[in-house]
Amino acid sequence: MHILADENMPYVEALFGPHGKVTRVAGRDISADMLVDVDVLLVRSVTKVDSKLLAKANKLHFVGTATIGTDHVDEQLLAERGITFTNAPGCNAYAVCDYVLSSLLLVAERRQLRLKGLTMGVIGIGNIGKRLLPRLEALGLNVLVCDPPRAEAESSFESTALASLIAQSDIVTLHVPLLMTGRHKTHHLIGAAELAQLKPEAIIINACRGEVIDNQALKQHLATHSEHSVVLDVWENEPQPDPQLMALVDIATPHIAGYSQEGKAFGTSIVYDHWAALHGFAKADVQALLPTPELAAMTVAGKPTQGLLKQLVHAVYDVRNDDERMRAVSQQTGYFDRLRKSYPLRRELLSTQINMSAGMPADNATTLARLGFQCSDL
Ligand SMILES: NC(=O)C1=CN([C@@H]2O[C@H](COP(=O)(O)OP(=O)(O)OC[C@H]3O[C@@H](n4cnc5c(N)ncnc54)[C@H](O)[C@@H]3O)[C@@H](O)[C@H]2O)C=CC1
Ligand SMILES: O=C(O)C(=O)[C@H](O)COP(=O)(O)O
Repeated sequence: MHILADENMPYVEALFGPHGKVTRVAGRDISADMLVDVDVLLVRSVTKVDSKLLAKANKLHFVGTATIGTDHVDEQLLAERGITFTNAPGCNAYAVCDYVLSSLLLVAERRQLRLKGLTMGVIGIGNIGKRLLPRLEALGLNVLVCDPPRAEAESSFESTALASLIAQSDIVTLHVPLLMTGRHKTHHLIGAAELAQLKPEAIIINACRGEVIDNQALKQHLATHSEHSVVLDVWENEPQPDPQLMALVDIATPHIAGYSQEGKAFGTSIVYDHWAALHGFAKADVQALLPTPELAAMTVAGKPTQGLLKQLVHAVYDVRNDDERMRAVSQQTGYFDRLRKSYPLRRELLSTQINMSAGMPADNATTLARLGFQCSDL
């Protein structure tokens, strides 16, 4: 069995290694010639899996992407050729929640904003969106949701219309797949018209796909609306984002919102479990693969004010470091992929246990647990 895997997927040797020969390649360099004798192809978001790539892949029976996003994969082609395909739903949902929380708390600090009582609109209530809701409520935000496909599928799900959500929200965050066509198309979901409807001083966060916001329209908008704060993890034309747009946004990161150790490990293990089930092998034990977190526990004394919550979140993950690293090297050729390849080890809030000091009200533990920490008092 020959398994070809993106070099940025951890634990492939540990999981797939016992079943065959593993070859590693940079995701953007995987080519048709490399797939001639390959049985299993394991990719991340940067490899376009299409008819050109699969032109000589006559032995290929399985393609797995260690991502939730599938916009880089021609799933219809794989089905037509009888090649089993899976993505990794939910693998990095907690990591993206941590990214959104850290960004929100950082922008609020810089702008001296009290988040409690503000309204936050979440667009896309899937693996990430649904986990984000209790976290935002723990910060005292009122939450509006927009997910028309879910509203169609579930009669009890109430979706606010996009225009109405934008007009009412102090903060808007995007968690939709990139869909180029169809009734629920998300390509340029946010364009000049939507930007014009934002509340004065609104904050907008995009950690889904760059193409969901029209980047040229955003650049033009920000040139005359510097009162808006923008957080971008994803960009049109990756790995070469527009430097002028980067200069205008408040937080800029190189598509790493999902890059926790857990997120990457689950990406590989979910794909492995799918493949293993086809062959009757046991599931992966991800917790056994993950090292002990550096910050396994923290003790908290005091009320969970916005300041304390920011301190706790940033003790585990502080987006400021990713923003600074990106801006420091953004003049260099190839910096975007280099930052992603050499990304520092990062754990999720869920990997840190909070111990409440004696006499703390139970409500405090509930707030911290809703934010995503493990809490000893619950
Ligand atoms: N920056 C990063 O590192 C990461 C980016 N992503 C991106 O975020 C996206 C969302 O991730 P998950 O929540 O895990 O995916 P998911 O597939 O679980 O959820 C997506 C949700 O968006 C909804 N949706 C689809 N079209 C919509 C529309 N037109 N308007 C509103 N809602 C719509 C779907 O009904 C679904 O509930 C992924 O597709 C991926 O592109 C995901 C993980 C990491
Ligand atoms: O899961 C997704 O979808 C993502 O966007 C990934 O976190 C992105 O990681 P790469 O596949 O680009 O390494």
